[in-house]
Amino acid sequence: MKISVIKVGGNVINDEAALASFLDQFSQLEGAKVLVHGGGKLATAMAQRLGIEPKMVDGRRVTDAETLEVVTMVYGGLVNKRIIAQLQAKGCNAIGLTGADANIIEADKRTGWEIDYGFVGDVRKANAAPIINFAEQNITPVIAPLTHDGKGQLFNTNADTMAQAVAVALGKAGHEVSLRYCFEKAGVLLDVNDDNSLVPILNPSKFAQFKEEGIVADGMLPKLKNAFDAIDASVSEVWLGKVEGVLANSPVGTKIIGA
Ligand SMILES: Nc1ncnc2c1ncn2[C@@H]1O[C@H](COP(=O)(O)OP(=O)(O)O)[C@@H](O)[C@H]1O
Ligand SMILES: CC(=O)N[C@@H](CCC(=O)OP(=O)(O)O)C(=O)O
Repeated sequence: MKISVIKVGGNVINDEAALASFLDQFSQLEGAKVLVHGGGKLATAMAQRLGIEPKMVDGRRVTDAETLEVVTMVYGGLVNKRIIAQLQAKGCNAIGLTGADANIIEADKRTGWEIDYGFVGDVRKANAAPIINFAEQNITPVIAPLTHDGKGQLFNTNADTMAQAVAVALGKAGHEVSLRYCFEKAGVLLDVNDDNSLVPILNPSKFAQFKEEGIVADGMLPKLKNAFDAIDASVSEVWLGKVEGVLANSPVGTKIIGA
């Protein structure tokens, strides 16, 4: 089947009006769809309220036992269930899941880096079947960025990577997948503060050049790595940009082109 995998990140989730508008457009999107959400900003705010100092290294949250409790509550609970309630109100029948539910994403503890990331999981395997089963019943899966190791351990996992892994698994299972990353900018920008400096098409050599020149940085680096991994695997199209752009029938934003 044709299926859209949509990722929405922390900046949109943290802004009530932006989230409502996103969910409006998401609920109107035609065809089968999956939502993968982040919520990093809210987890940071909640950790600080609890007196836990957040620590990010290369765009990933160092997740000790206490932080794992926070992210489990924030991603798997608060953010996921708020989204579900709003989607139900908009007539979109959705089910809230984490990567552990229905065994959608199995992960291994992130190792081999200079630091110990704690309870952070790197995706080992994503399973398309449960997603397709829900889609066939007209139920939209909404997936929070938590995974499990198959031995009872939950992990915190980057949401952009989860969206990529879900999209690739669906593509490998023979489905036609459109992956779209929604965030607060128009797409990849030449000047991060100027939405008019949009790069409409990005290929691997331009990406390498932009990295060298420091044009892309921070969260955009892992986001683009995931975008290229998806297009190089089995995903039909990958877009990045603002909600109203990338969720349009003819998407507007940055289109990713494979090697
Ligand atoms: N060239 C660029 N174009 C657009 N955004 C960029 C660029 N370089 C860095 N960024 C930053 O990347 C951020 C998006 O990544 P991230 O914060 O991980 O998104 P998300 O909201 O999905 O979690 C943007 O908010 C922006 O600050
Ligand atoms: C391991 C790791 O870093 N996990 C992320 C998961 C949330 C996420 O990716 O949220 P955004 O899409 O809003 O950034 C984190 O805790 O920040």
